Amino acid sequence: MTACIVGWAHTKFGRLEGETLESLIVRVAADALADAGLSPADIDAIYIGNMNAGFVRQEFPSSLVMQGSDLFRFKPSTRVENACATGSAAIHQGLNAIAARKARRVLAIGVEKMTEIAGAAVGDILIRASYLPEDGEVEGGFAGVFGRITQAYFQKHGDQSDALARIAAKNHRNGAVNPLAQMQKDLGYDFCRTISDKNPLVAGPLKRTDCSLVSDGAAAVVLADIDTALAMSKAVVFRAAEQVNDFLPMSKRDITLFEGCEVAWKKALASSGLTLADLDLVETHDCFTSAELLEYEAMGLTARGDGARAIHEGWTEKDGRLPINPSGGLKSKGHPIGATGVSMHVLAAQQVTGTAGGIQVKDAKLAGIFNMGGACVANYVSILEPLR
Ligand SMILES: CC(=O)CC(=O)SCCNC(=O)CCNC(=O)[C@H](O)C(C)(C)COP(=O)(O)OP(=O)(O)OC[C@H]1O[C@@H](n2cnc3c(N)ncnc32)[C@H](O)[C@@H]1OP(=O)(O)O
Repeated sequence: MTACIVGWAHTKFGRLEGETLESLIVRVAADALADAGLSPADIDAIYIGNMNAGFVRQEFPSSLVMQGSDLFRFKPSTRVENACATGSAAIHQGLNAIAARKARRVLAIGVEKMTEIAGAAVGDILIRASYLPEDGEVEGGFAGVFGRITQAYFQKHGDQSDALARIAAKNHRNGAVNPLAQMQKDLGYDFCRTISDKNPLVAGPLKRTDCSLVSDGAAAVVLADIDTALAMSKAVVFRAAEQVNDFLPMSKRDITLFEGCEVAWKKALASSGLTLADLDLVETHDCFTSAELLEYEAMGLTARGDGARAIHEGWTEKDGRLPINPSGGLKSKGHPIGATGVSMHVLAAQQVTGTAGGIQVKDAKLAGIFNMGGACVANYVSILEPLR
């Protein structure tokens, strides 16, 4: 790959009262540029990942960045959308612009403001944006879709509720020490395993603790070509950046296989000349705990049907053989749709530069990222390492 991340910024995720899309965009843009030691004038192109589709009444965010600095005026700025992989889509557009030599320095921002409307309305928007009615009516927003996927997996491989509770407990434990996380609370395995007033069933076998959060937040990265990056104080290089899209209707595929995820990982590992065992950590798309479980299998960590082994034997814990979601993941860090993919890249960049604070994985040098849109429809894998 020919591009690097040379600066980054990340707001805290959560219910951010008083913040708007504009204020979030302006803040992370300024912070990421300051982190890179650059001015808005140095930026050749801007990509803003924002799903929106009705969360707030602002569906044209591409030029909001100019509210922060007149120096952005007359720069090309484009909104990018690819469901829950919108953030990675923005980064990939930046990488493509650099690869095509249309830009040397790109600002890629991910942003979402979801908490202004009621939870049920959020679910309706997510379903409208990334699910086909021909797959049948589904109750409960995207949790309903993943409830169905989880049931299909349980029918094939037995009830894995215990593994799901352990994944939830792991990610909440990790998120408890992440100052950027929405829910900094170690909920514990017993709470996550038990159906209760505080942890009711949401859809199929999925309890509340199996679901990611509804969140506001933003993150940004400054991307640069290698020559530019070599002169900068810090640089994290893309060893791989792959995108794979699959059929939208789930009825056209075996949804328990997450084949788009599998192919994206295979392409990323092949293009980087690495194996999964070379990686020090992975930030993966745990929109639901069952998604993380299926991703263990699709990325090749375990055989098909054996994903539970990875969590039961502690492989994916922060001190395990492949720490997965040391940030707390979407589960406890939060999932402001458009910001999620960018957030994953920021946290992975922090890990490989040894600047991840309390969530730091010891001696991390190679980090993998998997960000997906829809039910494994848009699949993005990146692999990051320090440039030097
Ligand atoms: C679409 C794509 O392209 C692919 C994807 O990524 S799909 C994923 C998209 N995102 C989603 O679908 C969001 C899923 N999550 C939700 O809809 C909601 O969090 C939920 C339905 C699971 C819970 O919402 P709710 O029942 O309205 O809970 P709410 O009333 O807000 O909060 C009640 C309590 O539960 C907690 N809580 C809420 N959501 C929680 C969650 N996901 N996990 C753990 N605790 C949660 C709250 O902190 C609160 O705790 P206190 O009582 O201690 O204050």
